[in-house]
Amino acid sequence: SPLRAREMTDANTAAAVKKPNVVILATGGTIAGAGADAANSATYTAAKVPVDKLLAAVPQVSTIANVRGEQVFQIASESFTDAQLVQLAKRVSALLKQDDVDGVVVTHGTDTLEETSFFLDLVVKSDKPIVVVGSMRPGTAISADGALNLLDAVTVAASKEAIGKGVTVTMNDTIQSGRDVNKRTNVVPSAFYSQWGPLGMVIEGKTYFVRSLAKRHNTTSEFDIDTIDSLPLVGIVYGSGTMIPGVYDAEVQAGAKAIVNAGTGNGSVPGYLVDKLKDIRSKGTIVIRSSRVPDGLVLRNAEQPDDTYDWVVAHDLNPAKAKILAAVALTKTQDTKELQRIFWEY
Ligand SMILES: NC(=O)C[C@H](N)C(=O)O
Repeated sequence: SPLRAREMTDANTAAAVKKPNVVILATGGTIAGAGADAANSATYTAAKVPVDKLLAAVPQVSTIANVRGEQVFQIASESFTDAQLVQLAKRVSALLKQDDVDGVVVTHGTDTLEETSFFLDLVVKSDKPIVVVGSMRPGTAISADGALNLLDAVTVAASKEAIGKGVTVTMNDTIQSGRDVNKRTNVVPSAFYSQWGPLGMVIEGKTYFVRSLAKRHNTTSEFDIDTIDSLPLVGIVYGSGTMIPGVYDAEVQAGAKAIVNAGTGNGSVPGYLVDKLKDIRSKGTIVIRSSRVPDGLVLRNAEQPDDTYDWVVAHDLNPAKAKILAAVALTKTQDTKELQRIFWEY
C-alpha cells in the first residue's frame, strides 16, 4: 500500500541519518607526533598533538560516524606499563557497555601496539568493534600516514562487519587481527604484518573482510578486565650465543612470576642453560618457550622435553605476545596444564 511504502521510506531515511557513535581514546604515539620540518619522517617528538586536533585533521570521519575523543594518556608507546594497559582496557570496557557507543578506536604508538591490541582482544568482553591504530610518520611529515589510518579505523569501528571479529588494527589500508599482528620494520608505513595474513582491507570508507580469527577472544574469552586490577610481572630473556645465566635469577628476584624464553630457532635452550631453567621452574617460576624467529610455531616437546621439565610453549605467539597472555592467564591459574591449554586456545 502507498502508506506502507511511505513508512518504509521514512525508516530507510532514519537509518541513513542515524550514524554509529564511535569514541576515540587517544594515548599518544607518532600518530600524535610532530617534527620540526615536513622532511622529518623519522626525527620528531611523539605524543604531542591532542585528540581534538587529530580529529580536526580528518573531517571525513564525520560522514561515517558521530565521533568524540578522550585523551587517556599522551605518551610514546614504549613507555606503556601494565598499569596503563589495565586502565585503558577498563575504559574501553566501560564505554562499550554503553548503549550509545557502537565502537571504540584507540590511537596508539606503534612500538607496543601489538601488546595493547592483543591485551584488549583477551580481556574486553564485548563484540562491538575495537580498533587500535597508529602511524609510522608524524602528522607534520610529507606523506604522513596517520590521517588515512585514523579514517580507516573509524570506518572499521563504525561497521557492522567488524562486530565479533576481535580487536583489529588498521595500518596501511589493511585490517589486521590485533592478536597476531606485529611490527616488522621501524621505518616505512607497511610496518604491520601477521604470518597468517590480514583479515581484510579498508578502502574509501568500506571494509572488505576476507577471513576471521579462529582463536578465542573478547566475548568468547574467559578473561574479563572488569575483574582484573593489576597484572603479575612477566620477564622476557632473549636467546643468543653465549648467554648470561644470572639474568634469569635477576628476573626472578625482581618478582617475575613467569619468564618467556625468546629462544633461538624452535624456541631452543642452550645445553648449559637447561639446568638453570629447570631450577627456576622447580622453585615456582613458570617457564614459557617462545622464539626470537618472527614466524612459525614453537611446538611442545620439540627441541626440549617440556612434559618432563613442566615448561609451557607459546606456539605462534612472539615473545611480546606471549608475555601478555602469560600475565593475563596468571591472574587465574598457576597450573602449567591450564596455562598450556590457554596458550593453545588464544
Ligand atoms: N611510530 C610510533 O608510534 C613509534 C613511537 N616510538 C611510539 O611507539 O609511540
